[in-house]
Amino acid sequence: MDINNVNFHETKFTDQNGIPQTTRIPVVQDLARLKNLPQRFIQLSSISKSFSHDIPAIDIEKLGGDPESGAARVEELDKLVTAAKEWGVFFIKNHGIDSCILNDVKNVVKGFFQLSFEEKKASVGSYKSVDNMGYGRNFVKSENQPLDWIDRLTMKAAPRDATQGLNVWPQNPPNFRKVIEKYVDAARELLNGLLQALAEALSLDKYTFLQYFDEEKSEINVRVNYYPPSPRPDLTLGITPHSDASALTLLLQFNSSNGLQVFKGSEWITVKWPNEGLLVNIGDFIEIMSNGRVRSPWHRVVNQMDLDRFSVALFYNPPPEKEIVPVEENEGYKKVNVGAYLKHYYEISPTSSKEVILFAKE
Ligand SMILES: O=C(O)CCC(=O)C(=O)O
Ligand SMILES: [Fe+2]
Repeated sequence: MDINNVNFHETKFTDQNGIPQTTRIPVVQDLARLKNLPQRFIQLSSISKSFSHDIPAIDIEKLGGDPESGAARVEELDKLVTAAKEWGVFFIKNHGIDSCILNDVKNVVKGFFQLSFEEKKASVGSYKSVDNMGYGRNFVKSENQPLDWIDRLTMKAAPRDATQGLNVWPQNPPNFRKVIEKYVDAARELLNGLLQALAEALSLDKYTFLQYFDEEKSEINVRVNYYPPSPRPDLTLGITPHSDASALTLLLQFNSSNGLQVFKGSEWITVKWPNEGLLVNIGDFIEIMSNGRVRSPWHRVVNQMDLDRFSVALFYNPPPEKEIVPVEENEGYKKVNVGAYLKHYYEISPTSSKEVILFAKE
């Protein structure tokens, strides 16, 4: 394969003058077979070496309401609040999501990316207007921005009827949707518990965060990220720095453990990912709801030379029509509409610093 016969994603974006544009972005999975890195994927600054670090792991079983577990629960809540404040990300153990479900997720994701480009295109439908969804690319705003070394697939998994009339779930592997929906159901229960625990850990009423969620209308977007091996990991990024436009994000990764980095203090820290670990990432909406008591971390993904990596991110959000009212305190966040915030996020991303959240401050 050479550069002349790689496949392309057609990506629509609105340029600085508000004019709709379409650009063609090479499928990274195809480029990974080439020796040379195309110019469009070179980041402006080279990717410096970073330190790896263990990230705290929270035992979900200990957060349960068992009266016997009094002291152990208090201790775990303490760990949770420290992890949330210091890192904004934490691993979870004893989370109760069956390893069969996680294995099925891995299998359907790999199965999808093993299809040829034509099969993938034929397998996935498309969303009418939302260009951050479907099989393709995120955060494309111009012909000359550096591109991320990634192929991704994004679906709206909740509410269940969100995609009614739009055939956007992959038809292949045939059990893709069923498997992901099962995972999403289990994840929702887990995340609801964590939203309560996190509020308690911050000495807030336990429904402070959960009150905005709704079984029927809350949204869960699923983004499947595939990072093929990069010919120059020192020059490419899998995902450009960002914070997540979610309340909480649940992350599963497989094939290789390195990739995610969190900006802490003044450095990029590589997250040491334990086997089978699930990671929770605080999103912008919790930062706003908590009035800055906890913050959404600035994070990015680096590539590797000989290894590919997959991750599955579940973005858990209140219904778009909800108004979020920050708890009283002094950080100066104001009431914000979830849908308006998301629209702003996708309009201005990518940004070079954490500026989307200023939308909830102005
Ligand atoms: O692949 C990862 O570890 C992180 C992915 C991520 O940050 C995202 O999908 O928002
Ligand atoms: Fe993210």
